[in-house]
Amino acid sequence: MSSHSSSTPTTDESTDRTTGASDDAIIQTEIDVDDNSRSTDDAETIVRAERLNVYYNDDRALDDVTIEIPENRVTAMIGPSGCGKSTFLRSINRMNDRIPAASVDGELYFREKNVYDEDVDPVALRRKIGQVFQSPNPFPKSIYDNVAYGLRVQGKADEVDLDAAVERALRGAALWDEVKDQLDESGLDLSGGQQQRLCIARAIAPDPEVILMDEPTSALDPVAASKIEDLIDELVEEYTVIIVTHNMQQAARISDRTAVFLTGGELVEFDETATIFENPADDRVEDYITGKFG
Ligand SMILES: Nc1ncnc2c1ncn2[C@@H]1O[C@H](COP(=O)(O)OP(=O)(O)OP(=O)(O)O)[C@@H](O)[C@H]1O
Repeated sequence: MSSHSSSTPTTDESTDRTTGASDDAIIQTEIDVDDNSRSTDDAETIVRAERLNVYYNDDRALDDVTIEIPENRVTAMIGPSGCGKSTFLRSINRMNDRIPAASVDGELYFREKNVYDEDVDPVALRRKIGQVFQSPNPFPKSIYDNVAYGLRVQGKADEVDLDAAVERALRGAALWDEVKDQLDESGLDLSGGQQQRLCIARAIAPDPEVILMDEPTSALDPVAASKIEDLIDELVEEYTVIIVTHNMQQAARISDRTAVFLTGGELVEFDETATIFENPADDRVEDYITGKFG
């Protein structure tokens, strides 16, 4: 994937080779914005929040968030720790339902259906909106059974050719060639990066429309992380990817749109990724991406 540099200054503590100085005013590290990012102008909206608030007991974690997330694109959520990124992600497939202290008001639409309507089954919703977590978490089962799991619990194992479905998902997660001769071995025996791709295979096997990823590479070494980034670029041909990341370089490399949340759960700016990193409208976003806080 080619890229160009936006010369965004950061607080990186690198040292000026000519002067030996370490000065943010002089030193500029670069955030590379992906040149091949897809335009979002003509994309349909697949997930839309309308004045969404999420509380944990009396504490507000998301503050009136309104956003339209485009289909078949990568949308990144960035912002300082505790600003509500994971809370937002969990509100999309109602994983917050599992947290007793959490309550929601406002609206969250998946393809024009409010997922908080009474007639929505959260389990069925999560088949359409899969999730990949920060630490790879395969089941203590074989590679094959990890991938087949979702189809079996849906009762679809008899309807589909399970072998073909497992192969398709493993190919989709760029793991097939590495594991095709060891499908009966434990998923836990794979490397961390392979385990994360196995979790992606498990997430895509039931054929979701959206894949939520919460810092999917932060527990991985750089090579394994880079493979996941390449994979995300392929997944978005078929799926919508919404990714929370602490890594601004990563957001700039892989996403088409970026949402910047700030403390208090406010969505401060949401735009094409190049605009966010090269020409943000909000001064607080500029301060955040240039490392003045967060
Ligand atoms: N299960 C919970 N119970 C109570 N409060 C919570 C819970 N989960 C999150 N919070 C609070 O909600 C706010 C938003 O948290 P959240 O994890 O969504 O932020 P984040 O931006 O994803 O943070 P990080 O980048 O550190 O993962 C924080 O103040 C956090 O302490």
